[in-house]
Amino acid sequence: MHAKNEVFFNKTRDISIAVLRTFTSKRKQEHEALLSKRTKSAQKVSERILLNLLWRKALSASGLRSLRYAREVECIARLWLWTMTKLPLRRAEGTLNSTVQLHVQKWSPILADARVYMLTHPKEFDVVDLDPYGSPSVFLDSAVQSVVDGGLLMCTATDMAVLCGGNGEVCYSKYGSYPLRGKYCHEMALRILLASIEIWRVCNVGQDDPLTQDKHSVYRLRFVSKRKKIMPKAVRLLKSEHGLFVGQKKFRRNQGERLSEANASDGASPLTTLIQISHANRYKRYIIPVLSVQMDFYVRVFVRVYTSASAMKNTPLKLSYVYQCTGCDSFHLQPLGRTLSKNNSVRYLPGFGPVVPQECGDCGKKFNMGGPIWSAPIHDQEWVDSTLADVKCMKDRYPAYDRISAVLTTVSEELPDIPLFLSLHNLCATLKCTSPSAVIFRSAVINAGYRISGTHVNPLGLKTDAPMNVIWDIMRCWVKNHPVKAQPPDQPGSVILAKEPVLEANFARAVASLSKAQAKKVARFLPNPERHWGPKLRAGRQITSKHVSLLGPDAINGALNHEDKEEPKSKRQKMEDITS
Ligand SMILES: C[S@@+](CC[C@H](N)C(=O)[O-])C[C@H]1O[C@@H](n2cnc3c(N)ncnc32)[C@H](O)[C@@H]1O
Ligand SMILES: [Zn+2]
Repeated sequence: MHAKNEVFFNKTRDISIAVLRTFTSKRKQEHEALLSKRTKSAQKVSERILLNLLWRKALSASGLRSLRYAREVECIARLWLWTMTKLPLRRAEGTLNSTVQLHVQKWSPILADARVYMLTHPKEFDVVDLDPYGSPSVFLDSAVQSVVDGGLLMCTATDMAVLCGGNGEVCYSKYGSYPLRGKYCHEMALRILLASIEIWRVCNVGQDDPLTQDKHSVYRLRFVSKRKKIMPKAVRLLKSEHGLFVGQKKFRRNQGERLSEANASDGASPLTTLIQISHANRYKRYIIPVLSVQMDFYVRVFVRVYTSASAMKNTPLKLSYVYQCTGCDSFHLQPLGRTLSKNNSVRYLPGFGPVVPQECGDCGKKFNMGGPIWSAPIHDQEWVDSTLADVKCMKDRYPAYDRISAVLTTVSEELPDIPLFLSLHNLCATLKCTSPSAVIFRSAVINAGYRISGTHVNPLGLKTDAPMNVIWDIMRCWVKNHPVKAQPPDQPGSVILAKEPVLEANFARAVASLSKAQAKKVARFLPNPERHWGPKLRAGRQITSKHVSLLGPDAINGALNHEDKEEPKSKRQKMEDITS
């Protein structure tokens, strides 16, 4: 497969198949529960509508992944495959003409911009799967709106350098959040992505975006207004938020041109305006994450999307800024909002702050501030359990069974209400001490009356509800029995150790200090499935000797030999390659 660089078969996609299976069975149960609530006469009418909804599974993806959905997930009625390159389409056509058996009743490969289609089809898809190269940020706005109530949005981000703090300002421009470079950065990446989906920022459509140069987008706008009647809201929004005046009648008759005129003075593209219009439409929507995983070289989230004006008010309660000490491993969360309950009524207020002083109470250094991140649970434990149970039942159908069952097992054991995690190695590096074993450290935390768990993101990470002063007291007690060499007094470790512990740590082995998976000796972290594991070249791009570190010498030799044997390409073929 590597020889012509046509396909990158990533077995860990099994997890998407598993979640999609859970979704279809849950959705069925939910519809059945809804139906059973109705009276018998009403039931007949609604049954038709709801069942129609249920089986009108739609889906947006591309290439190999969509082929797997079509072949492996039962009860998908219709599946759209969106792509901007011809290769997945050729592959899809090949499959449609072959004898491969598909579950899906209708499979439509489409060479067009998925954003325009999603924006013009609000609340229409049961499932949307976004798997772009790099960042999904420009798709989020349209994707969130195109999902039906209770539908599933699956989204991958492979721009880990951006999400993990390599370029904080780029992350802010794409996701509206500042990353921090802690050991927990991969979990923070997941939480930044979730926060970005929840807040649904207006996408940044840059000048180099093909759509900004697309003269047809103006006409698409007109098409939107006719089909979806979003006019009054659009006009209100343009007036109130952008100070643009658009006469409603003229606007209705000639929306596209009016918008582009208005935009000319505003400096925005027609698509930006289209997104702004939808920005007004989309309020009242919120997400519930069912599974959020960091695997290999990407993060992937699975969220359900709902509409509710009252639930929307809870959004600030689910978001927090993060204060990360520049001297020691301490971090603290600053929630954006809080509630006040009084006489059966709830008031929504801004969060109290700051939660930290100017200088770290543990080591005296300053804090960096990151976020906002999604600080509510990132998985639905019941979903995770049923997906894991389902995977175990159909072991044979998952080529990456070992891998995904290990990830799901570790996820199922994470403390659901604790954002981010500590690194025992980092704590010890700050104090320059030897490390207690994870079991001993876990025991001390449990014996002090707190909870602790691992994390699927990092084999050495520990999630706990113990405050930082308790953690440092445990470490101070550890150092009393395992002394360290004297360090300069201004070092963060020296400042921390200069204080006497308030708590007397008890390192006696606690019963719950081993995770269930560890106790049962179930593997939780597996090595990479193959050598040279990592993001590959874009499909169709020519493999050359400079890609050796990415693909390995065997693949390179295979590709180069293959090339030697290939017939020279015709002018037309070359042109096709360029345009695709
Ligand atoms: C990482 S690949 C997807 C791989 C796919 N999930 C698979 O299993 O083969 C990204 C795909 O997104 C497509 N794409 C990028 N921008 C797009 C857009 N605006 N609309 C539709 N497809 C787009 C690209 O053409 C490419 O086929
Ligand atoms: Zn500190």
